[in-house]
Amino acid sequence: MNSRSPVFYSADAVRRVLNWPMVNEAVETALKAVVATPTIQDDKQQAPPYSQSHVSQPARSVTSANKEHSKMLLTMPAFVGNYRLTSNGMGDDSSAVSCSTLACKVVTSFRSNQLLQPPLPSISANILLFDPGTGELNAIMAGTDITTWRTVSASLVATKYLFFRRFGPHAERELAINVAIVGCGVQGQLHAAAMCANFKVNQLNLYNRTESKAQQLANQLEEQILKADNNCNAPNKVNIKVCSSAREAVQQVDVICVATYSKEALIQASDLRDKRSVHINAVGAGEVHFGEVAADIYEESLVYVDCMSNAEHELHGLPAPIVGELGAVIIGGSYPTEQAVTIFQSMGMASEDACVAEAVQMALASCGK
Ligand SMILES: NC(=O)C1=CN([C@@H]2O[C@H](COP(=O)(O)OP(=O)(O)OC[C@H]3O[C@@H](n4cnc5c(N)ncnc54)[C@H](O)[C@@H]3O)[C@@H](O)[C@H]2O)C=CC1
Ligand SMILES: O=C(O)C1=NCCCC1
Repeated sequence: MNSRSPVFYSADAVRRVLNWPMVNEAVETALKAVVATPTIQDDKQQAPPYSQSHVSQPARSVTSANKEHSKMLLTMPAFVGNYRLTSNGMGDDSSAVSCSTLACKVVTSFRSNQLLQPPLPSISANILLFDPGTGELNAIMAGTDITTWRTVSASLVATKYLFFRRFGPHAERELAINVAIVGCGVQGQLHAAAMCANFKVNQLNLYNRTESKAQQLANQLEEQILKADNNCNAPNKVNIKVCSSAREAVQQVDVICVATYSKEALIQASDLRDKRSVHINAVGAGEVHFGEVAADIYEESLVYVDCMSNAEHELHGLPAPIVGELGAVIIGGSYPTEQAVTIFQSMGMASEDACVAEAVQMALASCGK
């Protein structure tokens, strides 16, 4: 019998400690850890530190709660063994702690929740954290915000390595970009704010099926930017535009984030700018993960995924071959060419949830909560 009751970490507690350096570090760690440890001529002397970690991440189970598969319960288990996190998310070795995490996220995706009065979020999650030594349940952590933050963070990491790094080793700090957000729901809203918080964004185009939602997001972002301006810590001036079509939003941009439930393609190759050099974070997951982006874009793109073994289960019929895992690009440094169209096909990984939940637990422990 379990000797003590599991701790419960509420959504408020989690929200208090979430920040981009911490989440980005945990997500980048998970993306690297899932990359199979290289075995080729296993030269122990040259083995990089990431090869010490170990991930077990079986395909998630999906339980439909209606015939249309629009109400789903997913279980997402993962073990991430022997990886390192720093206390401030800055990657400095002096504060790095060695971690092993055994976790299972239980998450529902009920897209009709948006139609309720008042609406509820479509995605709702909790993360179970187990003692990796005894298997006992140690904690239950509210996981809805972690799901949003770690998904957005995966898009940030993908943008850094698949887009910026084609232009040089510090391009993510130096180069200003134009960004389009297609779908201004929970994911789209945080993608918009995070792109502006983590990169130099000149132009931010917003498109949503119901235009008022895009307008509402524009107003919120303007307010945040104004506040940052008044506090003299504004990153840079962002020009925000609400667009009346996805085509208008994506036409002249460098980076596109698409996060809807659409089964039909929302963007086509003819919508992209002539001078290519475009990166797309394809986040939405209806019945088909890749429905939001037209086949003619996939056909001219280099497609990267978070996890190859999950892709084998979930990306049947993808209209292009997969080049590889994002983690392998981070580790190996083989970035796309400047003019490439790249797609990060984000499925979402249990190991990201596990590493972020561990980082959140560390942060809460360090501030005595
Ligand atoms: N890749 C990943 O790791 C994750 C992916 N997701 C996926 O991201 C997508 C968005 O999730 P949330 O922002 O939480 O949902 P949400 O319900 O908050 O927002 C969805 C947005 O998409 C728009 N939309 C829905 N159907 C559409 C259609 N047919 N055509 C055009 N626009 C449409 C709605 O207007 C809404 O603004 C979902 O597909 C969800 O499954 C969610 C979590 C993690
Ligand atoms: O990775 C996740 O978490 C989810 N992905 C697809 C939709 C539900 C949640």
